[in-house]
Amino acid sequence: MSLTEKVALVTGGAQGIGRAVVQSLLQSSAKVVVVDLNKACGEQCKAQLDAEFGEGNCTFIQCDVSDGDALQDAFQSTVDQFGRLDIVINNAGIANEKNWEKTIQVNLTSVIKGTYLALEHMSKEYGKEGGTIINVSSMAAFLHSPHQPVYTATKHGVIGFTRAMADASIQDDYGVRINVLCPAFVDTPLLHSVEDEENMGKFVKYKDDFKRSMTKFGVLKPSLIAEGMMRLITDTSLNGAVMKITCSKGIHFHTYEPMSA
Ligand SMILES: NC(=O)C1=CN([C@@H]2O[C@H](COP(=O)(O)OP(=O)(O)OC[C@H]3O[C@@H](n4cnc5c(N)ncnc54)[C@H](O)[C@@H]3O)[C@@H](O)[C@H]2O)C=CC1
Ligand SMILES: CCCCCC(=O)/C=C/C=C\C/C=C\C/C=C\CCCC(=O)O
Repeated sequence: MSLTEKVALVTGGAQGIGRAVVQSLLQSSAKVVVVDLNKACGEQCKAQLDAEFGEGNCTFIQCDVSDGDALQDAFQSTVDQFGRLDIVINNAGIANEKNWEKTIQVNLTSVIKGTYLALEHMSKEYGKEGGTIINVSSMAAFLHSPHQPVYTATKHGVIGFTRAMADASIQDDYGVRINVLCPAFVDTPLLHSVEDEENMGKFVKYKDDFKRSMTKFGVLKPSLIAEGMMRLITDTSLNGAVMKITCSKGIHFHTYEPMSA
């Protein structure tokens, strides 16, 4: 499906899962704004994407998503440059159990803020044309472990918030589909942070258990996560869906009892 004329904003798009999603969006002819904290990585990413897809299709904005004003400016710059916004991927995330307040800010508060900003620029409530939002959670929300309690809490929160907002979108006719994606382990730099006491704090003692878990369940490629993401973006029947991606079952959906959490 072509996304020609569509404009996407991807947080944490400079590397890992976000980077793979940006690549897929550009392959589908969307314009993409990469919002990321890491300036060097973001500039390198943009240079590579310009070389592959031509200049003018991709922009990099350095921004800490946990800085609400900076995130608001990034959304405004996107619309100023490309004239519209259609797709928002709230993907930026960290796994820092030592600075757990920061983990809540980046993984949950910024996803909420990013969703509200997306609605300001896309919802019919604000006189806009509609669009789609995908918030990135994790299989950690379903299979909690003692290795990352606050990370797990944020990923539970992302699912609850997204499902509630998806219902609100239907009830108040925002014209915006809001879905959530939950990958199992993916081969990105984030996985290596499990080795580091600066990230994991006292939970670093579980690093070998964590690695055994990766061996047991397998590690996915970022390209498969991008494939799932493109399905959430293009399948207009999906709203409030919770997509899971695992090695054993591939891309599939979590099902809930009616009215259940
Ligand atoms: N890698 C994995 O095994 C899994 C990752 N996830 C989730 O997928 C998302 C992406 O993770 P990965 O690509 O694996 O991580 P990554 O560490 O490879 O990439 C994350 C990107 O987010 C950026 N970022 C971090 N903090 C930021 C901030 N405050 N403001 C703006 N940008 C920021 C980083 O600079 C980086 O470019 C995260 O939400 C993560 O929790 C979910 C399940 C599994
Ligand atoms: C440094 C921490 C990085 C955390 C990244 C993350 O979110 C990983 C979470 C992955 C899953 C949670 C733990 C184990 C379960 C993994 C897969 C289960 C798949 C079950 C199956 O059907 O095969």
